[in-house]
Amino acid sequence: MTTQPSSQSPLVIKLGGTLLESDKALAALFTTLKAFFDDSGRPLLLVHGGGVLVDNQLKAMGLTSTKKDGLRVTPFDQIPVIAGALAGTANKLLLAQAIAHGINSVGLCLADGGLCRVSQLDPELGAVGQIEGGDATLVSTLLNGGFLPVISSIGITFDGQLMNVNADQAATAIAEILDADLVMLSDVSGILDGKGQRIAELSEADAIELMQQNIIKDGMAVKVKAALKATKTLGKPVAVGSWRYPEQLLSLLAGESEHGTRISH
Ligand SMILES: Nc1ncnc2c1ncn2[C@@H]1O[C@H](COP(=O)(O)OP(=O)(O)O)[C@@H](O)[C@H]1O
Ligand SMILES: CC(=O)N[C@@H](CCC(=O)OP(=O)(O)O)C(=O)O
Repeated sequence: MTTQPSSQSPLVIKLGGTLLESDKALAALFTTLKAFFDDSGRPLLLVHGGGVLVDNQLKAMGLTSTKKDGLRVTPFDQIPVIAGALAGTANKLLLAQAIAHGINSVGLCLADGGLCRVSQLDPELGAVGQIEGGDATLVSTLLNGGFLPVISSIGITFDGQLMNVNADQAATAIAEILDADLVMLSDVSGILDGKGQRIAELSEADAIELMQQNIIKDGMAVKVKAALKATKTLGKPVAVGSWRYPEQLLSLLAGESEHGTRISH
């Protein structure tokens, strides 16, 4: 792990899906991340979801939850529980993995150091936030110090309201704030076409068509829309792949195209 400022652009890795439910998958992923971190010397950040942990926690409390266009409707009285699952349990499970694999990391949420400015997205969704820009100072300082920031998608508005932000939108916004490369790891091998085959390269026009045909839908449509926006701001593709196959991860992280889906505009 380097403690010198790196001349390489940072890499944001978004972690989501059912990963957080599997200690085995987490251990395999962090073994790979540690090797990548040490070998590449690249400044790395993890941005994570944990929707599955939120589902489990709400269910255990006898609460129900719905999604609208892939985003969780978040009643204001549920945000303490949701923040607990995402900024608490999910964030600290990942920090624990990082520590167990010898990676010096810092757990954050979107509000720490003013990283992301968040406002309410849509009154119908309740305490759901959208990111309107931010400040890279704290995270850049951590990266220059050789730390791995592990960032949950809980934000706080300027007047102090906790907000639930979709983690794909959080990851793309953070990549934009840092001018970083972005790899989004999910449960699937990539974005799939109407026959269930992995799409290696996805253009904006194809993405729009597949969303209109409801072949890219739900959480994947949220991911693709966020990624398309980021490809334009960043001027480089965004990769979507799986955390399931650590042996494929190194090539995905290195920007090679044999695995996952590369989204470009
Ligand atoms: N065309 C598609 N290709 C792959 N996955 C899709 C597609 N359309 C919908 N999905 C669904 O989107 C899910 C990934 O989105 P989501 O659950 O939000 O992921 P994450 O939790 O990793 O952000 C997949 O597990 C799959 O069920
Ligand atoms: C507003 C909104 O939808 N927030 C998400 C945040 C977590 C998330 O995005 O988790 P994954 O990346 O694991 O799907 C939610 O509550 O599920």
